Amino acid sequence: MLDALQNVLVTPAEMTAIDKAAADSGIDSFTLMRSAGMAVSAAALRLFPEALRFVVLCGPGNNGGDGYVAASALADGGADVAVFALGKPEALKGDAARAQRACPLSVQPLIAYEPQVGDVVIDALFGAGLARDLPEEAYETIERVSEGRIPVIAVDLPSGVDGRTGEVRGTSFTAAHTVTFMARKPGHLLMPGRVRCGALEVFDIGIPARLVSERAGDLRINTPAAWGSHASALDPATHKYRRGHLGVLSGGSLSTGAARLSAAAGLAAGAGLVTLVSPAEALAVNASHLTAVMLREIRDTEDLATWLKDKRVNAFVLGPGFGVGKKARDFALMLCDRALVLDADGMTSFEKARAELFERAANSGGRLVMTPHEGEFARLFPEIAADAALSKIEKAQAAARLSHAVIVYKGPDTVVAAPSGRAVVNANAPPSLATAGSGDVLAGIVGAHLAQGMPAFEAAAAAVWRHGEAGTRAGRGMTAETLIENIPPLP
Ligand SMILES: NC(=O)C1=CN([C@@H]2O[C@H](COP(=O)(O)OP(=O)(O)OC[C@H]3O[C@@H](n4cnc5c(N)ncnc54)[C@H](OP(=O)(O)O)[C@@H]3O)[C@@H](O)[C@H]2O)[C@@H](O)CC1
Ligand SMILES: Nc1ncnc2c1ncn2[C@@H]1O[C@H](COP(=O)(O)OP(=O)(O)O)[C@@H](O)[C@H]1O
Ligand SMILES: [K+]
Repeated sequence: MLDALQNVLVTPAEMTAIDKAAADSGIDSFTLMRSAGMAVSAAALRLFPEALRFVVLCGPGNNGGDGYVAASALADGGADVAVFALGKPEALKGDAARAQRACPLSVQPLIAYEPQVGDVVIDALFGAGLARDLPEEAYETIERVSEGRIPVIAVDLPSGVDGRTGEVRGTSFTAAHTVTFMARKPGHLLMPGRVRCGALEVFDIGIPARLVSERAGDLRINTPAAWGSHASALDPATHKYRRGHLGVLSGGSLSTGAARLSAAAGLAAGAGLVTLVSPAEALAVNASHLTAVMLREIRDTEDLATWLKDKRVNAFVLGPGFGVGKKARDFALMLCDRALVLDADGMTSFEKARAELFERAANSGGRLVMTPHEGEFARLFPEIAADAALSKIEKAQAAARLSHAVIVYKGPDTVVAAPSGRAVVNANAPPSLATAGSGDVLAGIVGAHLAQGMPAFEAAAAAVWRHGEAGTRAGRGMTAETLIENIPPLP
């Protein structure tokens, strides 16, 4: 794969524009299709040398065209190959028709395919052009292939997976391996598409990288390339105040653990100082559990205003275990003009009062990051959550635009979006992160980055990445505590 395109995510619509630009620049589209099909046949031989028969399932568009090229190449190489088609081969158009005419193999109707032990399926039914739920015929075939446990190599995308959203349009193959072309598509990273792809290979079919990157939008895979330039190395002459002072707001005496997890994570992630802000009744329990994290009693907005005279306290985490209500809203609105991570109860407190928060975010000049999981997202952005036409990326982007905040829409496929529309999709998080307190740790890491002076989008994206790395390092038996111990240094 081209290094220049390693982190780029291209939507199917952008891919169509790239295709057209390639044709306009004089690149022969059939050459691209040949290259794509040859890459698929090479992957099939490399991955399944023991296959007794390659079964190529070809659809009505160019994805099917790639399939005919692959089938021809496999047959040329001496493999046993059978081709089954959805729709009439005579109805194919353009490059796909040409690929089918050049294929020496007979074509049988899709429904005639009966899986046999030793088969390897090459799925070239639908790729980027899937426009609606799969037709009935494809359903039956997919079911038979799954029941027969026949390994599948998908061309571009497993048929049924929507390349824009990662949603499954009715049903889909679950591939062992997917070969896509030039760059990843959102459907390769977003759930459930990601797990349907199996191992993903990105093959360079020869479209110049410049043509791809010029037409790709502001969407990337979350790697250090997206934010590394804002993660500066430690200055040997630094001192703790220069590394930022993070304040984390604790809940009452029976719900202090979540904020302590955020505070400990903030310190481990590099904030110079972290102060846990506690109501009077929780001071003793907090004090008994803290060492490097400092403790301060703050009862009300007056106390908070007094503390805020110290301008060195430059970032805050509010929400984990804090409690839902007016106190959370009052505190959050006071902290918005510095840098604030609003998590959990902090967000839920604004369920019926979001306009005030969003207006403050738009006008305060501070940095606001909100970190909703799916339930919290639906509470704060019900109309966006309910819009079935939007992908998770588009939902996060819409929420960021509406709230004037950076949105970290959490899950296995966490999306970080800025009000400008810039977005990254995260891909390094292990499922073992689904453990109590893991979100509190994430909020603390974001807070540390904000305290260090990172812009909100980069602070959030870098935190999500470090959180994922920490999860991998902590291993399957992790708890939120061991997750904190495994936060890696900023790269
Ligand atoms: N990008 C590149 O540079 C290159 C791309 N290449 C390849 O091209 C692929 C994209 O090709 P594509 O645009 O022809 O789309 P594809 O997925 O074959 O499906 C379209 C056909 O399916 C039909 N159809 C759609 N949904 C349907 C449904 N639910 N049920 C039934 N029918 C449905 C639709 O009909 P329509 O909706 O118009 O009625 C149309 O006939 C891409 O994935 C890659 O493999 C390579 O060749 C190398 C260069
Ligand atoms: N299946 C999964 N794979 C990878 N990461 C996950 C998965 N499920 C949850 N996570 C991550 O774990 C964290 C859980 O946060 P959250 O839902 O707020 O939990 P809690 O409130 O218990 O801390 C989020 O960062 C989320 O992205
Ligand atoms: K496919």
